[in-house]
Amino acid sequence: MSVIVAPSILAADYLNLGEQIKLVENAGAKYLHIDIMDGDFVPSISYGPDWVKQIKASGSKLTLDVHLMVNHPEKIVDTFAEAGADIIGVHVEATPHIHRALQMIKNAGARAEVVINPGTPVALIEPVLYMVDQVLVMTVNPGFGGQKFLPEEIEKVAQLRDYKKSHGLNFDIEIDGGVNDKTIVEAYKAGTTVAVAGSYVYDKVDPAAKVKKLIEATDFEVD
Ligand SMILES: O=C(CO)[C@H](O)[C@H](O)COP(=O)(O)O
Ligand SMILES: [Fe+2]
Repeated sequence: MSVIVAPSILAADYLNLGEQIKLVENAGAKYLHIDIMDGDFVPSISYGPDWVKQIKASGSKLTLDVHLMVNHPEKIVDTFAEAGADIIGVHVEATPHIHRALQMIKNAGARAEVVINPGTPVALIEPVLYMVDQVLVMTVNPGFGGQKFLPEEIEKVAQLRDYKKSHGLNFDIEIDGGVNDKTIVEAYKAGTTVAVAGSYVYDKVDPAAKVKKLIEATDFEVD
């Protein structure tokens, strides 16, 4: 078993996006991570639902993993579900209505993900863990690609793995930020099942080789 690799197109060459997506899909990536930034919850502005729609229509078989870094995500989850998002992630810090936002995602037919920033403890999302398909533990502060991995976040992955076991739950645990073939190893051992990688994969040199390296680096059994 290896980690599921989710390349983030944030670092891709947008003028050749179709090609860039095919490269990672052919190399063994299973998810494609699409970062939506609103210039408010995070300082940057990225792209919107039409990007999801076009990627979906391109014929790619990749699971579209949409990470909403936006305030009040419940206002737009339906739009992203309609656009073709398979997984929709909402930050617990971005809304007082996290339960409602997750319910809306499920009602719209997508997989529901709750996301926590480095400054947020796992305890804050425990009340909604029974209803999620995936938890995203940010391993950098959200808003930018190319930042340094925060190793102290691995402890949260271990906490979530233990919570899953003790409560008989089966959600995926994803990490996002600063992932490369070195930083993924301890995080995978702690229970990470899905790894986002932006700048490491789309380094303008060889995205396919980078995806393969992440798969190889985690090609061992963990309990
Ligand atoms: O959510 C994010 C940043 O807020 C991203 O998914 C980002 O693309 C990760 O990039 P990198 O792998 O270069 O750290
Ligand atoms: Fe992300």
